[in-house]
Amino acid sequence: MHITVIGAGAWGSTLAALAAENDHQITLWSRRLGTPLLEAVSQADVILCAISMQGVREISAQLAGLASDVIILSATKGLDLATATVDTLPLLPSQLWQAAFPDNPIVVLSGPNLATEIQQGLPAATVAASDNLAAAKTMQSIFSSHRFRVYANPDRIGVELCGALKNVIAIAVGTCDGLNLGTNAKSALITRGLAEMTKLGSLWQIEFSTFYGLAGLGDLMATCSSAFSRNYQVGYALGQGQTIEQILHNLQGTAEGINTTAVLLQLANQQQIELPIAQQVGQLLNHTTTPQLAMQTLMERQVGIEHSPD
Ligand SMILES: NC(=O)C1=CN([C@@H]2O[C@H](COP(=O)(O)OP(=O)(O)OC[C@H]3O[C@@H](n4cnc5c(N)ncnc54)[C@H](OP(=O)(O)O)[C@@H]3O)[C@@H](O)[C@H]2O)C=CC1
Ligand SMILES: O=C(CO)COP(=O)(O)O
Repeated sequence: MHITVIGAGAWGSTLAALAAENDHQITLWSRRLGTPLLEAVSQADVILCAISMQGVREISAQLAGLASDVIILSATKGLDLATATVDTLPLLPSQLWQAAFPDNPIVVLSGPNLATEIQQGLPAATVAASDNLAAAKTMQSIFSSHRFRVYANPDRIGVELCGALKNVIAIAVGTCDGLNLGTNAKSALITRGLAEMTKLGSLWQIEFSTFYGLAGLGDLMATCSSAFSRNYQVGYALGQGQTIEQILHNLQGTAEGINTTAVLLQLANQQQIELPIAQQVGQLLNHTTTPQLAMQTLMERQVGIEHSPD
């Protein structure tokens, strides 16, 4: 098949290499390369978008006239700030694609997939999620190999939401590690982070099982435990006392959790819900707390019942 990969960053290049290993034809497009976007997609059977969240709306609007059988595969992990209004939930990247191309099959690729490890040839598994199961299975066959195992899943929105939310928790966990607070604290934060993710998921009416799958718990574990994760790196450096400006100056690549935190704070405000971890991460990023105080605030919240919805 002919696959046009939009975005030649860490993830786009890695996915392009996986498909090329399976003998698919690849066109890699990046805004830096100068090829017109419409020319790059003219032969595509599949358009794989692996750019940062901030570019998805603009790029999807630039594409036009796609045949309705072209499969759009979204690999971005984020939420759209512009669409978080009082009455609507923020849109996910695949929903921006669906709005631009209502007749095309849309698939989301998400899972514990640190690009650096996959580039090193290490094994990984992921999820191709779509309400169009045939399209998800096509993605399975394009990307699966002895070192990359792709599961199909019908819960596109749930899988995609997990990928966006875990980045915020990874910033918090990185901060905890940067402060050297130990394994017990880290485990508690990951577990309560998963609870916060599922609480948010109820707004989208996401099945619990998705949160305990590869795109949920799996990706949360990967992102919260690897120094390759940019979101973890941001948190770790905050915990070590750096400012967000210093961190972003040195960071290689995109840490989507920063933007996603801003979306979640807006959502918490609109929906009048408490998101203890995201709110502390937001304050850290906005310079209104310190790492030590953020962790202390989480520890000193009123004690409650473990599986209560609050
Ligand atoms: N790296 C990883 O391990 C994984 C990343 N992801 C997700 O994939 C997405 C991309 O991440 P990653 O590749 O690592 O990030 P990088 O920072 O390495 O690359 C980002 C890419 O997005 C492009 N881009 C950013 N803004 C725009 C825009 N407005 N218009 C067009 N292109 C734009 C960049 O283009 P340019 O180079 O011109 O700036 C670049 O190609 C993120 O949502 C991330 O969460 C998902 C799974 C794994
Ligand atoms: O999504 C990822 C791993 O699955 C990559 O995480 P980072 O964006 O934090 O590097």
